[in-house]
Amino acid sequence: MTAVQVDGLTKAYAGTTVLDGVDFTVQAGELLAFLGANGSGKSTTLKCVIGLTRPDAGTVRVQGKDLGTLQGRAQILARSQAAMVFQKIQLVPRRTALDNVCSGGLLRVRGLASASPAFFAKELKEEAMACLDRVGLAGIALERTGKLSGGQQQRVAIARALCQRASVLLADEPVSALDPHAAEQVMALLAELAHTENLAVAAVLHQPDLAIRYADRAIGLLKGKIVFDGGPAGLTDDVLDTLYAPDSVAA
Ligand SMILES: Nc1ncnc2c1ncn2[C@@H]1O[C@H](COP(=O)(O)OP(=O)(O)OP(=O)(O)O)[C@@H](O)[C@H]1O
Repeated sequence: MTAVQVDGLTKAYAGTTVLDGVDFTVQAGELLAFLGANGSGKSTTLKCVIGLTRPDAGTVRVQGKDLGTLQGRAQILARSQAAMVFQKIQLVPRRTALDNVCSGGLLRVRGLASASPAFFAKELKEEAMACLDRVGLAGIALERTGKLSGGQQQRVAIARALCQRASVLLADEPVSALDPHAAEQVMALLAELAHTENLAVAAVLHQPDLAIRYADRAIGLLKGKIVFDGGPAGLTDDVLDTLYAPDSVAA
């Protein structure tokens, strides 16, 4: 089932085109890797999908809903179907892992119960605990996230996305700041969530070898255009040479 459908995505900054008619889908149950040289438009693509960047042209449908045509709470709810995790993990460091994960569910909560962790409802805490358990971190639920390793923090951020009940998980360089072991753990977790929870996962990666080992499909961007869309077996040396050739870097 198609979870994300992007058609004709176009974006320019100060007259320079950074996305040039990008079309792709992300299917439920698959891990899709975005590859490409610095400046090829990978992050801009994900930001357009989640609504952090407004495209100049094109449509983004998440679970069939065209985000550009919705407004107000309808738009917020449609957007909440997608969650994003970043290389610079955005958690509140002095709060516990459990509190940070609970914050993923706050859209469903109204009034005082959303005002402060002191008022978080028992049901929300139980759901957040289950999400932490899902990423293998139930044992550190009450630790402040600032004290956790980078790999643990990234898994807490993924648990927060699960607590948001997002069906689409976008990950912008989720393992670039992690050591090789932690990077493998996070990639394995993302693949497992796609395959067992039927999540649609799209991850920007700077490591083609991780895409080859963990992704079900890869998209290669070159100067704002898709030049590869296929299974990881298609990421041959020739394809990678094209994606990462010295002149592939945007001016
Ligand atoms: N807010 C912005 N204002 C101006 N230019 C921007 C902005 N965001 C991105 N760009 C430019 O758009 C181009 C594409 O950037 P983007 O971050 O999408 O590339 P990327 O493929 O993710 O690169 P990297 O691998 O270096 O993170 C780059 O040239 C970048 O400098």
